[in-house]
Amino acid sequence: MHDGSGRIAVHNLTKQFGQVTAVQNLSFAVEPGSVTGFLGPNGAGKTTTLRMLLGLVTPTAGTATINGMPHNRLGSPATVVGSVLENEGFHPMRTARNHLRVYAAAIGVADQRVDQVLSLVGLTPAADRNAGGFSLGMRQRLALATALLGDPQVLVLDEPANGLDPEGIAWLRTFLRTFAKEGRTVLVSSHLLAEVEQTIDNVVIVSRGQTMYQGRVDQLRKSQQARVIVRPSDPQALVTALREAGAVDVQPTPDGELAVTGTNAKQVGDVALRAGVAIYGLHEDSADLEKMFFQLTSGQYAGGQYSGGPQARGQGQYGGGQYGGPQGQGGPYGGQAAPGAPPPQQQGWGPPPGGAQPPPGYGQQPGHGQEWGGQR
Ligand SMILES: Nc1ncnc2c1ncn2[C@@H]1O[C@H](COP(=O)(O)OP(=O)(O)OP(=O)(O)O)[C@@H](O)[C@H]1O
Repeated sequence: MHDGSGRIAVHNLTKQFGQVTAVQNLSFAVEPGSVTGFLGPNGAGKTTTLRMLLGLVTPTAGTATINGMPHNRLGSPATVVGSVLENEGFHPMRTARNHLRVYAAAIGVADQRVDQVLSLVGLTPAADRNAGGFSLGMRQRLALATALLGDPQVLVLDEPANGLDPEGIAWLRTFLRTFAKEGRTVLVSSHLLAEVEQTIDNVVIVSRGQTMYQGRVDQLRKSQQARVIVRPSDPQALVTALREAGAVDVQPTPDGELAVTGTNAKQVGDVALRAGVAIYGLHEDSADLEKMFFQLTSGQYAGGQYSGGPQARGQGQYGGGQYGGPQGQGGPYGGQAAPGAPPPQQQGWGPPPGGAQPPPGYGQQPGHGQEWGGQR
């Protein structure tokens, strides 16, 4: 059956296209049994990385392996890894079934597997229709069915949610989670965190060809506790008063305000009043994951004011700095951050936010004749 674990390992991977550095010294690992999002804005180097992993582009330096081996050394690649890259082409006059039969023959898979994969992706009702008339959602399913022909241990999907309607995205989410629960590996790229947030367990965030964060999504989410932003007359006095009141995470913002995590505006206002510190502005800032993603990838922090090795590697931009306070443990977000990542947000006072909600259950496929949307 499958050799090895289905583990993906990318180590110091670099790709130079002439003057363009598409991928720069990228390292991350993807474990079996999980869905990992590979996230970054357009041009971050995602597709190039996936193409190197799939043996379609030769790295300038570094390695990208599955089961410890580069793609060209996998004995029977279709049984190890299936992939859906962008712009998969189908012969428009060929039926879905015939398309799959051609690919099945190419990799030495019996025709009965064709019916299995059609069923797995919910395309059985459309099996004898020409692919040229398929909606985008149906084409995505056909591409996925093709990737599944070899019953692979690993699935690599480049922007699979592109153009899918909400129903198609929900279906894909369930499918990928089911696949991963079987102990297989899923790596799925996207430039939109919101599109895959509910699907993925782990995330690798890249920007400008470099890893900005890798770790669990729920850790990233935990780091996103609501904050109170306060503009006091005397920041140091208020920091002291807040710490005496139990706040452990008080940080100055670039705008000269204080960000107090894990509390609410009333608590901060009351502390300030007791300390005799005037407040010129006070609001609650419910930072969300999308905002964090934007910060990690916007370039504002890469090489900018928050760049730099040891601080960004987990000791915190402000930890032990201007206002003291406890140091965060490990990476800023509980995962691993690379140089250039924004400052850490340490555990605040008050209850931590809830963990990630498990996605809905297994294998809901569209019924016969049911349309799954997507754009033609
Ligand atoms: N064959 C190529 N020749 C020259 N430059 C390339 C080539 N392929 C990619 N690039 C460049 O490498 C950089 C990374 O591109 P890549 O497609 O890997 O990014 P991406 O994160 O997948 O972006 P998108 O989401 O837009 O597909 C871009 O600047 C791109 O223009």
